[in-house]
Amino acid sequence: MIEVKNLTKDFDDIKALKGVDLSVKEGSIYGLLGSNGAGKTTLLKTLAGIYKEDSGEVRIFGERIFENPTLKNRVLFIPDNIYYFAGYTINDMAEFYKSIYSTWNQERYMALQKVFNLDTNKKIIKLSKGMQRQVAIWLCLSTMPKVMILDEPLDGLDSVMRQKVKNLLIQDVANHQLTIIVSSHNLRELEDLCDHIGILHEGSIVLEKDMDDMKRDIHKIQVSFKNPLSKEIYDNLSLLYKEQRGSVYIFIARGERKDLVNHFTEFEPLLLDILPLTLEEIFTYEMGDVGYAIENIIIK
Ligand SMILES: Nc1ncnc2c1ncn2[C@@H]1O[C@H](COP(=O)(O)OP(=O)(O)OP(=O)(O)O)[C@@H](O)[C@H]1O
Repeated sequence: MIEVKNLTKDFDDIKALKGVDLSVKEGSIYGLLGSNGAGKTTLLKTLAGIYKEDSGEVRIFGERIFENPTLKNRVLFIPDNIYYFAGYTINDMAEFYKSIYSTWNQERYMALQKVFNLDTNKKIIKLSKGMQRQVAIWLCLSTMPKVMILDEPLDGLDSVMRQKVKNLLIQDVANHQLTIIVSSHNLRELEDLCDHIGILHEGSIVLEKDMDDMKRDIHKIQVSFKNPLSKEIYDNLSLLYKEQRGSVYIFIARGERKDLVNHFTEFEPLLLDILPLTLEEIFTYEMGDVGYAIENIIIK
């Protein structure tokens, strides 16, 4: 659906994207995480057809997006700095969108007013930053997009509005096969929204995961044995981390719970406890595994 192959983008001597590969399925939500300067905005603007790639390829529904107005009618981008015309009210902006987007849905625009609860005759630039962001999401959803590309969309929204916006997005994914790619600095923010998460670091995707697989396939094991630890315990075990606290060993290992239970039971443990990891723990261990730290994208 969205296919990115070996994408590069330079700004003079800055290599903002260094061969990004990415694939997003129709009707799914892909979360793009990365610290400041990782290349998220550059990637999103290239996906939205605002920047032209230097090399590689971006295809949405099999087509190139750059200079493709028909495709851009269905692929909506909300930037982190939203621009509105001076003096325009929400209703004026809605009229403008109506004139541009052939799929504009007036009924939906009216229905969503109940969610956003903003005065449609107010000048947008006089609204707060968070309110302006709400207007952008409201207008965007009213165009019935097939794809939404969102640069830090929840920034500046209060917690009630964040949840409302997440719910609206998830509903459109479920009911209209909407596909979303959304960036954030904050893993927790994306945790309950995305099906897939990719981490962009210095212009490359360094880790990409399906959320369900991730939660299913990695566990923390607390185990103790009567006898000294046998070396065979490591055989066929995909270990990310190990630690000893007194007589208790703590392992972080890949694998399904039942396979791990079978594996450790063979060594007749005195104690065996197998727990799922939080997403934050998974990313910390996985990123350690590939040699990067992710402090900046986990807000403690
Ligand atoms: N228009 C531009 N001209 C020159 N350099 C740019 C431009 N846009 C981005 N860059 C550089 O490209 C790199 C990636 O920037 P980008 O804005 O894509 O990162 P980001 O992950 O979105 O960061 P942030 O989280 O801080 O918004 C940075 O080194 C930045 O300085």
